[in-house]
Amino acid sequence: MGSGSSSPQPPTRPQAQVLPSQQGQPVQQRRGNFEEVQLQYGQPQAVPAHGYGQPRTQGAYGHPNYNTYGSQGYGNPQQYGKSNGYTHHSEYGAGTSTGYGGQQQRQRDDFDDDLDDWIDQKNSQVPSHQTNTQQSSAVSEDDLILETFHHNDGTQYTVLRQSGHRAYLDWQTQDWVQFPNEWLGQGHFGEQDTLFTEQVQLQTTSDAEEPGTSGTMSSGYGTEETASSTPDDDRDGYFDHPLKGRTVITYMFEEKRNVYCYMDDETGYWINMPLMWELHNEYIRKQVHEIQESIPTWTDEIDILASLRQCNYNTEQTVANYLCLGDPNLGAKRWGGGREGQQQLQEKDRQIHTLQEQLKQKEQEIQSLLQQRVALKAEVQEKVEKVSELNEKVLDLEVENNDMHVKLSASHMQMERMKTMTPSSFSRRRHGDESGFDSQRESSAESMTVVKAPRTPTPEPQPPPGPTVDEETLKALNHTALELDKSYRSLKGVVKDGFLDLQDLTKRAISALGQISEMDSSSGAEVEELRVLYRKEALQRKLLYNQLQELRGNIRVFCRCRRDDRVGGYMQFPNDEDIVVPTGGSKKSFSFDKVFSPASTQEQVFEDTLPIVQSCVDGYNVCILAYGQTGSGKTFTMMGPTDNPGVNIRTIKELLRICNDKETVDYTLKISMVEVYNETLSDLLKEGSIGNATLDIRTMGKKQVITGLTAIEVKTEGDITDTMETGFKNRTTAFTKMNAESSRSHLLLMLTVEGHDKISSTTSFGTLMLVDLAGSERISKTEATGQRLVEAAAINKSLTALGQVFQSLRTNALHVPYRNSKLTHLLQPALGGDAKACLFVMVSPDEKNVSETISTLTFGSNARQVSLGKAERNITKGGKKK
Ligand SMILES: Nc1ncnc2c1ncn2[C@@H]1O[C@H](COP(=O)(O)OP(=O)(O)OP(=O)(O)O)[C@@H](O)[C@H]1O
Repeated sequence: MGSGSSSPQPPTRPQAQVLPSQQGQPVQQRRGNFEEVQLQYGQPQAVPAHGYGQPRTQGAYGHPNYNTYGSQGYGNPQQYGKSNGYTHHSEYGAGTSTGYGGQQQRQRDDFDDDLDDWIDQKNSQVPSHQTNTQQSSAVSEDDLILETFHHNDGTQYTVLRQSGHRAYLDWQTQDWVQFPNEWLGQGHFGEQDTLFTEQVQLQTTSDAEEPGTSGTMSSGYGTEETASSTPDDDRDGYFDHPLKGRTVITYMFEEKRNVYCYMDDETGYWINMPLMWELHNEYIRKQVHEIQESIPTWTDEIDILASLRQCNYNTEQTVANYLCLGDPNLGAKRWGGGREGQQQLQEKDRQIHTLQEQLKQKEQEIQSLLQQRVALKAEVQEKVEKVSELNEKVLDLEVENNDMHVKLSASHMQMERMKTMTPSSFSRRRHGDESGFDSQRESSAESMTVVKAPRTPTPEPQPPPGPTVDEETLKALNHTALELDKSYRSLKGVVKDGFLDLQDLTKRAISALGQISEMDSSSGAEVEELRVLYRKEALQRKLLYNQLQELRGNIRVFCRCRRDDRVGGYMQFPNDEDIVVPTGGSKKSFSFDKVFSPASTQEQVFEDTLPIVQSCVDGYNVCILAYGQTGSGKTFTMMGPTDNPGVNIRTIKELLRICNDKETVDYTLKISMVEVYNETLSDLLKEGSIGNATLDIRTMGKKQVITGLTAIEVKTEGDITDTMETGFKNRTTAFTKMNAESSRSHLLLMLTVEGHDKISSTTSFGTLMLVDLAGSERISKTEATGQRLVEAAAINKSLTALGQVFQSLRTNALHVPYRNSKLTHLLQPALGGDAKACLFVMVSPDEKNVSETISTLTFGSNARQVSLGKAERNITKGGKKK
C-alpha cells in the first residue's frame, strides 16, 4: 500500500532486519522525540554511555530515571529503520558502550537468572486481576520503567524494565512474562513511559509503526487488519485488466491519502490504477454518480474522478471544492474562520429557512388541492349514482308505460266490442255471464285476438243500431287513458331534463378533475424543484459549517482548572486562552482554544462544546474527551452532579432538542455505554451480565463495529437518565466484584444519531462519543504491585497510544497507530479524518500536583497542534496565540 508517490510494495509481511551485531544482544532503548523533550524540559545531560547494571547519573530534570535516555550510549547514536524526520538513537554494541566482550556472556547469564527470579516475584504479586493482593514491591521503585516494544511483525508489547530486567505483559492472562532476548533484534523500543519519573506522556511518531513498513504493510497483508478484506469490505473488488485480459483484485487503501491500486499478480505489487480504468470500478462509479447528482452540470467523469482523488475520495469535499471554485459567491477568498464565515453560514440558514417555508406553502397548496379533488370526486360519484337511479326510474316508467299501453288498447278494444254487442247479449252478459266478461277483461290480448279473428266461421247477427254501451263509463275510461298519457309524457320530460342536467354536471366535474390533476402535476414539479434547491442548500450549509469548523480546527482543546476552595490559586489565568503555571522559580505558559478558570460554571463549559453537537446531528463522528489526573474534575465536567449536570447530560439533551426541532428530519437516537479496563471492553448496558459482557471491535468494510454492543433507543430526558443510571450501576457492581476503582478505567458513552430527511430523502449517521478517561497520573510508589501495576500499565498503554494518535495526526504521518490500544481503536472513527474532537485537559489547582499539571498541559498542547493546520497560519504561531 502506498501513497500516490510511494513506490509499490510487495504484499509480504516485512521481515525484521537483523544486523549481525544485534544477534542475541540486549538492545538498549531508542531515543524517540528527544528534541521535543529538550524543548520542554531543557537539555538532558549526555553522559558517557554504559551498559546494564551501571549506576545512573542524575538527570537534568532532577530525577535519576530521566537520565536513562541519555545515559545509555546516547553519545553514540546509530540510526536504523525509517523515521519521520526524527533521529532515532540506538546502540548496538557500539564501541563507546560498556561492551559485551569477555565478560559479556557471564553478565548475560547473571541477567537471565535475575530476570527469572524477578518475573516470578512480579507474577506472584499478580494472582489474578480479580484480586487485589497488594504486596510491597521488593524492587527499587526508582528503576521501574514502562516501555513499549514494537516487534517487526507489527505487534506492540508493554514492557516493564526494572534494574535491567525486562518482562512484557501478556494482556490475555495479565501476567508478566520474561522478555525473550531473541526479540531484541526483531524490533525496537519506543520512548519509555516511566511510571514514576517526570516525563511527557506523548510519544513520537517514530515509536509507532513506521509508514510503509510494519504498520502500513499489515493493512491488507495478512495481519489482523486483513479482516477488513472480507467480502463485507467495500474497498476490495475485482477489475478486468484490459491488457492482461483477466480479472485482478483491487483494493482501496486508506492512509492519509487514499490511492486506488490493483494487484499485479506477476510481480506481486500493488499498482496505481489509471484514471480511465478506475472509472470502471463500481465503488468509484457510485461516488462519481453521487457527485453528478449534486451537481448535474458537472458532466466530465474524468474531471470528477481527478478531483475526487485530490479530495482523498471524499465526495462532500469534492462537491465543496467544485462549488467553491465554480461559484464566485463561494469563492475561497471570502472564507474566513471568523465572523465572515459565521455570517455566510447564517445567510445559508436564512436561505434554507426560506426554502423550507416555500416548501411548506407548496405542500399546503397541494394538500388543499388534494382535498378539493377528493370533494369533487365524491360529488361526481354522487351524481353518477343519481343518474343511474334516474336511469332505473326511466326504465321502470317505460315498463309501466308499456303496461299502460297494453291496458289502454285492451280497454279500447273492449269498448269497441261493447259497441258492437247486441242488447240481449249485452244484457245477458251484464246479468248472468259476468265471468265471461271478466275473463275477457283480464286477458285483453286474448280479447284482441278474439276480436281480430272471429271464433266461428258463422257470421254473427248484426246488433240493432243505437247505443249499446254506457256512455259515462266510456267517458271515464277515456279520461283516465288521457290522464295517464299526459302524466307519462310529463314524467318523461322531467327525466330527460334531469338526465341532461346530470350529464352537464358530470362533464364539468370531470373537466375540474382534469384541471386539478394538471395543477397537481405542475405543483409536483415545482415542489421537486424546491426539493432539489433545498438539498443543494442543505448540502452547501453542511459543507460551509464543516469548513468553518475545520478552520477553527477539527480538534479543539479546552483546559479547565477545577474549583477547590481549600487551596490557594497558584496558577494564573491572564485571559480565557492562556494558563500560566509557576514552577521552580520560572513560569510555564500554555495556550488553548479556551481556558476555564476555577470560577467557570458548567453552563459556560458546555457552551463551547455546542458546535460539536450540531456536527453530530449533521452526520459527523464527534468526540468529547476529558483527560487529567484523578481528582482533577473529569467526572465533574463530563457527568456532573444531578443538580448541576455536566457536558454529557447537557449534550444529550441538546441533541434531543435539535432532533425534535427539525420537523423535516426523523431522528433515532441510541445510547451505548462501554468501559475499557485493563485493555478489555465491557458492555455496561447488557442485561444480566454485569462485568462479563466483554466486547470486540471488528472492521467491516470501512466501518468499525463493536460486536454485540447494546444500544438503547432514547426519546426523552427520562430515557437518558434511566439508561445512564443502569450503566453506572453496572459499572459500580462490576468494579466491586473486581475489587477495583472506576477511576482506573475509561468510560465511553456512545450515541448514534440517525436522521432521515423527509424532504431530500437522505439519511445521515452521526456518532458522538463522550469519554471520561482514566486518571493520567502515575501510580503511587507503594502501589506498584499486583493488580495496580497491571492497571497502571493498561492506562499508560492507552494514554500513550492516544498521544501517539494525536502526534501522528499532527505530523500528518501516513500511518496513524489507532490499533495500539483498545481505547484508540475504539475512538478511531472519532479521531482524525472528517471527525471532530473536543479534548478537555483537566488540572488541579493544588500546587502539590504541579508536576502532573505540567504533564497534562503538555499533553493538551501537543494534541492542540493537531488542529492548527489551516488556522495556524492566521492566528497562531508555534502553538501559541499571538
Ligand atoms: N469545577 C468544580 N467545581 C466544584 N467541584 C468540583 C469541580 N471539579 C471537581 N470538583 C469536585 O472534585 C472532586 C473530584 O472531581 P472528579 O471526581 O470529577 O475528578 P476526576 O478527575 O473525575 O477523578 P477520577 O479520575 O477519580 O474519576 C469531586 O468531589 C467533584 O465534585
